Amino acid sequence: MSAAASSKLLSTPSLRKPWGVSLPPRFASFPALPRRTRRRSLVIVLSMGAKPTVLVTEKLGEAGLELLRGFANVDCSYDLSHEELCTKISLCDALIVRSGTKVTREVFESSVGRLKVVGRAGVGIDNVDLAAATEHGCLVVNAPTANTIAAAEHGIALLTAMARNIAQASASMKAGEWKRSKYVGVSFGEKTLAVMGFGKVGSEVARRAKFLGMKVVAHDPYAPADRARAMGIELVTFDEALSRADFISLHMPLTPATSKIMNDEAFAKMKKGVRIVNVARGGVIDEDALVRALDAGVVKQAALDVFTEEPPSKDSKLVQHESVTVTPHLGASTVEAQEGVAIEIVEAVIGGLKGELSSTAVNAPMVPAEVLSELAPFVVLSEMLGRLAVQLVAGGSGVKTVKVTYASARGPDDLDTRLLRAMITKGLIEPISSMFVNLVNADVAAKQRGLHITEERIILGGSPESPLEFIQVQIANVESKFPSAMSETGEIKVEGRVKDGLPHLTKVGSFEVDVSLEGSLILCRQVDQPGMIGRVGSVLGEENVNVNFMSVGRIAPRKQAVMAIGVDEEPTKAALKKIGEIPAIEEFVFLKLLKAPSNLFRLSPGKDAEDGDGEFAIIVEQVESSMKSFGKKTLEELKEQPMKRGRREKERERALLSGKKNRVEQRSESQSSPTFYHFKLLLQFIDMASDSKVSESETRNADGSVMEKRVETVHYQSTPARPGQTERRRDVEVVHQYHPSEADSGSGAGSMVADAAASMASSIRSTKDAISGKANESSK
Ligand SMILES: NC(=O)C1=CN([C@@H]2O[C@H](COP(=O)(O)OP(=O)(O)OC[C@H]3O[C@@H](n4cnc5c(N)ncnc54)[C@H](O)[C@@H]3O)[C@@H](O)[C@H]2O)C=CC1
Ligand SMILES: O=C(O)C(=O)COP(=O)(O)O
Repeated sequence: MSAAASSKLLSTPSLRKPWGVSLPPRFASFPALPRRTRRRSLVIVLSMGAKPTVLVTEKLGEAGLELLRGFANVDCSYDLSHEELCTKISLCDALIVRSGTKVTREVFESSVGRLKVVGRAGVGIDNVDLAAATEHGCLVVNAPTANTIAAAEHGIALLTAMARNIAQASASMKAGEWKRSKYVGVSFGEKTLAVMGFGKVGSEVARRAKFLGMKVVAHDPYAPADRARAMGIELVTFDEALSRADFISLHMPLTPATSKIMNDEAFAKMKKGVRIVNVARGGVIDEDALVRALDAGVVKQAALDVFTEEPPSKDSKLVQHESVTVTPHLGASTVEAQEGVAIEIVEAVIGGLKGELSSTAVNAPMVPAEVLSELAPFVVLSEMLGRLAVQLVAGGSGVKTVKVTYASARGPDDLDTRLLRAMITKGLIEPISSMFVNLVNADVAAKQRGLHITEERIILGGSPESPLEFIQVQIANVESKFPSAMSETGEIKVEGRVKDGLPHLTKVGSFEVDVSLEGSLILCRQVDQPGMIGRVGSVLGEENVNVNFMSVGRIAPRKQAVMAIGVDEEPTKAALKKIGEIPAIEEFVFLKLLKAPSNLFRLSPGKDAEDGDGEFAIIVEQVESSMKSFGKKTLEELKEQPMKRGRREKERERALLSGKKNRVEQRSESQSSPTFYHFKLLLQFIDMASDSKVSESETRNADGSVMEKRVETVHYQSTPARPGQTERRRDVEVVHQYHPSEADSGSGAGSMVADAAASMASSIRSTKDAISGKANESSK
């Protein structure tokens, strides 16, 4: 197996850039979040060996296409009909469009869940049905900045061309005429320009118009007055802008509120002889009303780059009007802007496919990298709590009223709960439905299922080192399979905290417990008495089920107690029955958490689109260069290399060991230079890969067909934060899991289950061999 091919399978959330945190490029494939490396699980997510497919339906700059080809199979199919687009889309993971492609609800429906990202290579997203995208969990990103200058320059070009009749005079001269008096223009000096929409393009137009000697006013209900003031531009009302302007330039987006905002009524408020430029969207003008205003002389001239229908009909009165200058939507069409837009959109689409949160996401919250990095363990905790809570409901489907409480010592504005709420929603919905929930569609998914989630903040005293102290999820108006999970007030209640970087369940009903949320969980209620741990433990031991954590929460000695047992493997039904039959156990429940905690931003249920190429190469390169720089011949020698630690590393290590880290340290860690710390992570990875074992298992339906297939790696992880210490841990993770709903979704995923699982198992094995082989080779 080639290095490149094997590398695709090394796509672990912890080994690539999780949460969009930026690492130095050399370490792009190393963990950004190994703060608590001890017991941190490494999850390998299958990429099914395939590159994602990206459909590009309109001309895109070559530099962007080149970048895209390095990551995906790129299908450039221009001039597709709507039907052709709907047919093709079911084979595509992402779609890149400009303004000419209508991405309608039908397109999302036709994609049958495969389309994960729509990239709009430009600003206006009025051609994308955002509501449909959101409902389908499809991320929409745009390229909001790269064509600003081009659009502003085109606005100014139209303004000046219009004022001096350039287009008309040029056409006349080419027709053999020489008419100097017919094309007398107007000057800008002392004239007032009203910029409608004082955003990126509008303000650049305003800046340029001032240099032309114009007085500039602007109307924008949402623009900050101080920004306008700083530019010496007066912000005025809509009516005032219309009544004062000699020239009007339109720069607002097309939305239901701005549709046909320039209508008969608006034209009636304008000065007679006003001149209008539109490089925004045709739809902001009522085009019939404009023709009337032109014919009546209210509007003296218009210069239009955009039209309600594009292209407009050949006999459009507006296009043919002698006083109108037209261009075919050329605002963004400069060489520079198109290269910039292409790169901007391709980067956003690749990020989206990798599951990173893009800063240009249109239908998902933008969360700064350092906030994401800090919230990451709470994001996992949130999903786990949602999963636990819903599995405690008897029947499961009647969940309607959920209350989430976030307790924090930080100020109320210092916590973005959208991510956490989305993950709790995911945890609540996914175990009991075939829906796939992500950050994009979480709120919509909750609404569709009639799930009402309320959020409450508790502000605690004390030091706000951590963003959150605990998260509590309560489900009201339901019964529980495990009645002890009910609070005094009659809701199912689970509470969790992050300890040592890992999610812990700390309360069930009114019982305090403390169990790390890894693997799965058995909750038992019994009368507190000696020997209970041993009895349950031995049933599990006989079944070869590894207990990873255990805690007992009791009201008082020898009274009621709840025992929480974390298990790596799922016990058989017989083992669970045996536990239930232990006389002192009064109630118990088995809760499945095994599905690897998902990357919230992963946009697809079953697979992660991955860069892949390069991760393996980077690891090998790191091994090679480290050997060289330390003058070592073998991997073993390299591992023994005593590391000199600087003050920063020592501090970081201390923080790691004490489990304490402040935000500044966490931030600096994610941006830190290649040091001792990274090197140790590299060694840790090699250890993990070379010790890992792979096992496959499957669950079958009654008819013998595969219902669920899993591949698990068991690996040993040393503790790089404690040099010289040999303690090793065993971690088990399900690395891939199919749900029956996917298998019979008809999308072809089901038929790939067996192949995918087998290919991953063999790839992990060969990757392991390849790493040690390559490292040893390089030492020769
Ligand atoms: N002709 C072309 O090739 C291009 C056209 N455009 C169009 O220009 C528009 C503006 O682009 P940017 O400046 O980059 O966007 P932007 O988002 O930076 O600015 C739009 C501004 O319009 C304001 N606005 C919203 N509703 C308004 C209303 N009712 N009245 C007045 N202002 C309102 C917003 O507050 C915002 O400040 C885009 O939406 C797009 O449709 C953009 C680039 C190229
Ligand atoms: O960015 C915008 O909003 C534009 O209107 C540019 O459109 P285009 O990409 O040139 O079709």
